[in-house]
Amino acid sequence: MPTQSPPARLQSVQRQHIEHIFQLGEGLEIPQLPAQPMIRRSWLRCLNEYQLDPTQPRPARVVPQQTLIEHRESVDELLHVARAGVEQLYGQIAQLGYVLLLTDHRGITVEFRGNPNQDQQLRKAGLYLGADWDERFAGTCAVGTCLYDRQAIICHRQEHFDATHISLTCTAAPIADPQGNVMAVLDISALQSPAQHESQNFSLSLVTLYARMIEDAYFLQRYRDCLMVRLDTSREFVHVNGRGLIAIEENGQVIAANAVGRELIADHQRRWPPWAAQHATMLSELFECEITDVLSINSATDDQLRAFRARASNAIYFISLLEPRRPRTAPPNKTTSTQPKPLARLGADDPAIRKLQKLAERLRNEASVNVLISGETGTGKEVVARALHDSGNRAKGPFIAVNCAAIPEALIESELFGYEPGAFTGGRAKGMRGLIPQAHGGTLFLDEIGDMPLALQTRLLRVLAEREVMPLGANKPVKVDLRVITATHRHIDKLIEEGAFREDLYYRLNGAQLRLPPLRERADKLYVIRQVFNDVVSERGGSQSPRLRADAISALLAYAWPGNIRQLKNALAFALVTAESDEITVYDLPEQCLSQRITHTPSLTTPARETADSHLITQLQQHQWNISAVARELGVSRPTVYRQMQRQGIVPPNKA
Ligand SMILES: Nc1ncnc2c1ncn2[C@@H]1O[C@H](COP(=O)(O)OP(=O)(O)OP(=O)(O)O)[C@@H](O)[C@H]1O
Repeated sequence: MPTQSPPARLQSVQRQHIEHIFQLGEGLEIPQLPAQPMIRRSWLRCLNEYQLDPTQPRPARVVPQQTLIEHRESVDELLHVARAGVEQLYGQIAQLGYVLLLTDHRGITVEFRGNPNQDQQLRKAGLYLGADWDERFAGTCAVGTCLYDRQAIICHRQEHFDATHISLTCTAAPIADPQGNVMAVLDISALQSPAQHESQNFSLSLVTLYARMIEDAYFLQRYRDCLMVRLDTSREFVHVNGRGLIAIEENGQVIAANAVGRELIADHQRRWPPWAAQHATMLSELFECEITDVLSINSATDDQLRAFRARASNAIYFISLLEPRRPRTAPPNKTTSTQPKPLARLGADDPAIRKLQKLAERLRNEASVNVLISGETGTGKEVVARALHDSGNRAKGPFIAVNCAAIPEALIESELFGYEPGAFTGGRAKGMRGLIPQAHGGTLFLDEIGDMPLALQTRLLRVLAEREVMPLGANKPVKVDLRVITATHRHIDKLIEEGAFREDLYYRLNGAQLRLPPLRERADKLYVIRQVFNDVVSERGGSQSPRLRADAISALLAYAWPGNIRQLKNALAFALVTAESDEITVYDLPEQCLSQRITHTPSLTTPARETADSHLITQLQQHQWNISAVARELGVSRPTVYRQMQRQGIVPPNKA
């Protein structure tokens, strides 16, 4: 460590300052040394690490114009967001003789506000656009030391390392990006100031406050297309100055957080370390909350906030919900991404759907295994059948879907098997190729198989056994190569007991069974809502890109959906037609979606049909017994409504 005397040309106060630096370097303790540990550590860094010579004061360095442009470009987004904050802060400090600097993470001043009348002096002192305040070059200073320690700091007069800076007072605070890395520093400085260090305490509060506001404005801008919660421990301040910001997926998974939010997450992880590095924090892990309670804040509360307890600290936080600016695409289906697309698209993270997808994947090329798909009406049985077809090696062949309940009993035989010219009175002159022969080389999907008349069941059994059909009036059979998929919403075993369904046919059809859960029981309901919404939007076409607001999502999640996905699709189509803007809110949904909410989790043993049964009569009454309207409302076909009425013994008033 050199201990030479400072050159005589330096003023005495500067000489003293340099002396103090050397004294600290030698480990001497004298009262004149700076009290702040951050400053002391920085002085030692300047001497030992950066090898700065305090006896050689350096003039301020201002980078060339081209370099400045490059630095400004690298923080373009931040500069844009910070502009309003910079103006406001400068408006408050200008009268007090302060200037304002915003530097990038390398300490280069990329934004500056100061009094133009002091231009020369300010430039000389380095309080200027393009000035380099990196600690390695400028020595201990507010910006450089703040960048090193990532903490707000006052660097008052003789706390600066370089003797040319010891008349300045500077106060700086870091601005972090959403990952917590310092991306900029906000600084206010003055050429002259009172000697007392405490005179700058207020500057420290002010600059810290504005740095946080700029940081949060940047966060809000970055995550403007995401759902976000804003939180504070004070009810009154949540809306005006909620200090925590957490961007989330619609399922509550945390995407990013501001400084307060990150502290909350860190607190949570200190207590309950994540069990896997990839574990994504959920909002419901941080707070005692259900995601639906958060999503419905705007629609279900008067003051648009709700209180939740933080699990780690037990403190009560008041939370408000910020809606995304633009619609977001459905989250990628992570669990099934390696599956063929038609199967992966069937659902996301629901155990029953995952099981179905896995089994379907094994079956997709096994045409000899007849597949029976079971599930309530509208759960997507035909969609599954088509996905099985599309993902298998028969995808290029035909997919023929037959709704056994929709074809009148008298015609079902001729429709399925076809007929020769003149086979029966009323038939087409040229005869007709039946639906079964049409499916040759592809897949035959028989929906509502439980509704097939007994006599035809026998003929179907023969087709399955012999792989040939005999059209009506023909004298020789036609060979068919088929994959047969059937579907039913009925309990076939009951029909067998009642003698309405052939047991041997059932066993032949049921080579493997795929069970579809009702929508109300699906854990990936949100995925289905988004998927169906996107489908409805693209089916409608048009240039607008409507979006579902969180309150609408919340209502859709809460509804029991007796008509399952078909009913959901109808409700969304209705909302899109009737909504006044391209934002679908809870008020745009059919009224019934708001009335019949799930009040309990239906047990798996509860016959799902019961829910729909009790609902049917109400629907009929509400729609003045208009069957088409009820079918539309419930998302089922008209024959299904008639069948259900028949089964429940419901007779329209004018027929009673
Ligand atoms: N996973 C899904 N994603 C998007 N839309 C779906 C999905 N599953 C079903 N749908 C839609 O829901 C509606 C009903 O589906 P589908 O006809 O396959 O049901 P279903 O169980 O065969 O009905 P039913 O018992 O009345 O024959 C269709 O409009 C379909 O496009």
